[in-house]
Amino acid sequence: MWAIDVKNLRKDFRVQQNREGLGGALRDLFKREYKSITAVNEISFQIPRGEICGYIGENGAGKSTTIKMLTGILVPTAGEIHVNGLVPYKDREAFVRGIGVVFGQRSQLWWDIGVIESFRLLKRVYRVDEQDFKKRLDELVDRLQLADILNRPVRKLSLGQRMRCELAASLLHNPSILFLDEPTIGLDVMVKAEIRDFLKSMNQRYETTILLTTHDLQDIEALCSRVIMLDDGNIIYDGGLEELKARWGRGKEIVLQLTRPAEPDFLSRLTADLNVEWSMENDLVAHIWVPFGQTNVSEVLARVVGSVEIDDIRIIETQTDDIIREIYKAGHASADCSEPDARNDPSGAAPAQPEDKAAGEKDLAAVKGSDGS
Ligand SMILES: Nc1ncnc2c1ncn2[C@@H]1O[C@H](COP(=O)(O)OP(=O)(O)OP(=O)(O)O)[C@@H](O)[C@H]1O
Repeated sequence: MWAIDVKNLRKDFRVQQNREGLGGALRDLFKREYKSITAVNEISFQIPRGEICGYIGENGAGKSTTIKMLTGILVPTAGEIHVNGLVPYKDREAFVRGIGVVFGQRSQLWWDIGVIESFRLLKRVYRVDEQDFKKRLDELVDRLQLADILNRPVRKLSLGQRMRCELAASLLHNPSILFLDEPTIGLDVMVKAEIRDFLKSMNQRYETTILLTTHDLQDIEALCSRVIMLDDGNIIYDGGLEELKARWGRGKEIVLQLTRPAEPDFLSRLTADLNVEWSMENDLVAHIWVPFGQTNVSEVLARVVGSVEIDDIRIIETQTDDIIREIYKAGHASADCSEPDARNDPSGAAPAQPEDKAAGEKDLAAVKGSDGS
């Protein structure tokens, strides 16, 4: 049984349309006009138990709407959802006992009472017995370092402290699935790192399945082996993070700090039979662009080292952020794109450099065309 099983899930919202100008406003008063927007458009995916899956997309892509349907807050317009084998909006009581939810922008704790009191109320909501509660609480207090803040009211906590308490609250009843909607939003780097470590350890220890929406790609890098990418209500990528990088990272750049100036022609002759491109930043700094999948960095270095005196070498890889930004822009990324050469410029011209945004877009457009979408 899948932890999360979604088939052809769709959510339409009916939104009021405002007509222009004063006349329009008056007409709106007497006869409202509505239009339907599709926030989630017939998506399907399955998540096995114990997986941490990143659910990403630009603002308005449909992430929160999906999470709300998966947690039973919204009823789908069409399609099927099973979470822990249950239909979220139907089997409410049994369902909520098996899931934990954290919305980074909203609190599930009572604002004016001590944190521990909120925990006790949640214990009754989820009907956790005293012994289990105590054991679980002790572990969460220890791992999230809550001992000093347990008696403080939530309104007096810092955002980082509150988020640690939210996580504890969502896990008190030992759910097997955790939904996290922007859990690290607004937190400083240290707290983000602590929360990522904590989530990782919970996943390893209890095989907790985690579905995580975030705009922070470092959350994804640190936690997720799989990403589902949404654009305008449609899934545009579902696959491994490494696969995404390998397929879409366009290559690596080697930066050489030379001891003495060297002639550009001499340098490019060293790698004449390799598909790389040289450029000079100045007399003493040379860049070599090594496109992905055709030449490897060690081959290039073997040609250069020994023929040129080098003070320093740096290797720059395309960042996941850059890759994902490019895919959002193109609105498409096929995980099983069958044409391995699709990343190359079909004209056979030099491959795009990472800084060369216009060329990058052209590259992605070529892939878009090549699999018939
Ligand atoms: N209750 C609602 N009524 C009408 N439209 C809605 C409602 N909730 C969401 N939408 C619309 O559905 C679309 C998807 O919104 P959703 O909040 O799911 O996006 P998101 O990917 O979570 O965005 P963000 O990253 O900004 O949170 C948007 O166009 C949004 O305006």
